[in-house]
Amino acid sequence: MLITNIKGLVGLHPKDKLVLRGTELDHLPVLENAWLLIEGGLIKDFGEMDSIPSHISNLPSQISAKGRYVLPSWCDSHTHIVFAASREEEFAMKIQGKTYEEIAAAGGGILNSANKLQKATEDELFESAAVRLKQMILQGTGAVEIKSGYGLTTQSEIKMLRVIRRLKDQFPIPIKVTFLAAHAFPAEFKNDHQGYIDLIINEMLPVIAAENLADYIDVFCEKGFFSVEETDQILNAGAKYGLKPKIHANQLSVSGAIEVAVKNNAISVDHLEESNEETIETLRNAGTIVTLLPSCSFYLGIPFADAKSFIKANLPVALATDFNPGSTPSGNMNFVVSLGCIKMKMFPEQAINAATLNGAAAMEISESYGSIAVGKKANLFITKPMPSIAYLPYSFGESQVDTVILNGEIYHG
Ligand SMILES: N=CN[C@@H](CCC(=O)O)C(=O)O
Ligand SMILES: [Zn+2]
Repeated sequence: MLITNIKGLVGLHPKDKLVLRGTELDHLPVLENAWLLIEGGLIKDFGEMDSIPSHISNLPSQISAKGRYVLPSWCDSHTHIVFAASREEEFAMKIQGKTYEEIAAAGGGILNSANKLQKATEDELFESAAVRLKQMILQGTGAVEIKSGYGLTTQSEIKMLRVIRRLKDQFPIPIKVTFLAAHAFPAEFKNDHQGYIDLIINEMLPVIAAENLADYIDVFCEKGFFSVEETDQILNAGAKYGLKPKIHANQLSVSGAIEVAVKNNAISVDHLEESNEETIETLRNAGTIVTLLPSCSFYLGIPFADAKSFIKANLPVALATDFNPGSTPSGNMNFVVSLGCIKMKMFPEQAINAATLNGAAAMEISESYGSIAVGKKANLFITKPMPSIAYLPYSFGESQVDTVILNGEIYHG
């Protein structure tokens, strides 16, 4: 496949650039008036139209992208897209002013989703998650991480992970899997935290390892959920099976989650709506990626993470959706990128880098995804005609994604 007359070929980072820290995020390399050649699902070559070699310009299978940009697919490194039912009954409670914690305490929240998921079949869960994933791909997402965490029993956590495995087998994009049984304490363990942690460690983890069902381990380390000590215990146990941590940290309070995550060599710390100087100091010399989820802040009405301070401190910032039925019922990365700019004051270049190469880095796939470089996977999208690249986040709420290409082939859904 040859794409010609591209107004701007975006995200041309060198192939060995695997993550962007601090001011590196400011630079989004773009080649104007370009062509791009794809072969065998990989990016084969690119260049300027003015100097396109004749043996390439004569190739039969061509798409003209006149007036349009080509970007690497969004890499959404934090989602919970396997769930049994939406939770719009909590929507009115939110509008009345109830907080996330109050809704959870009233029987809503994660336990509400767990109740519903426990009753759903694997097929039902697969069907509904597949519809969500297809929609996300059509909005430009070309790599995704998916968490368990609405099972909260051995049987249902494994059921969720098997659903994710089926998605992995049937969709043409890379999917990373995160085990999140430590999402909330089931009601029957409300006063026996260690009992549930023992279940995770002694019963769930061995099955997950034996069936190779997960890449990462996650804990919702937060007041009212899992304490720092409980998190440490679970991460240690996960490490014995080779599961690296990706942590829900500092969503509702500064909790010590960052410190325990860094201590356990977390790949990423996610959320950070609440942070302080210490948070930044702890992260400064760690390799941990800071994954921010602005559509969660938007939906819950909680503070937006301080992206600018993280970037100023030379940290690698990624953007992801957090698609889930409770705090973020949306998997639209275009909206995330807009919010990154509008609410977190990231420049379009920073937000696009954070949603592509750094998202890929937060899933440890940035050697093959997240930028346009010879030899990388041809997962990308062609925009509608746009006056500039900044128009993409500027025109919030409207998808500029026109044609999705995965492994070098047009994806129709
Ligand atoms: N905070 C924990 N987990 C999800 C919300 C889960 C839910 O409310 O169902 C999040 O990332 O926001
Ligand atoms: Zn989440």
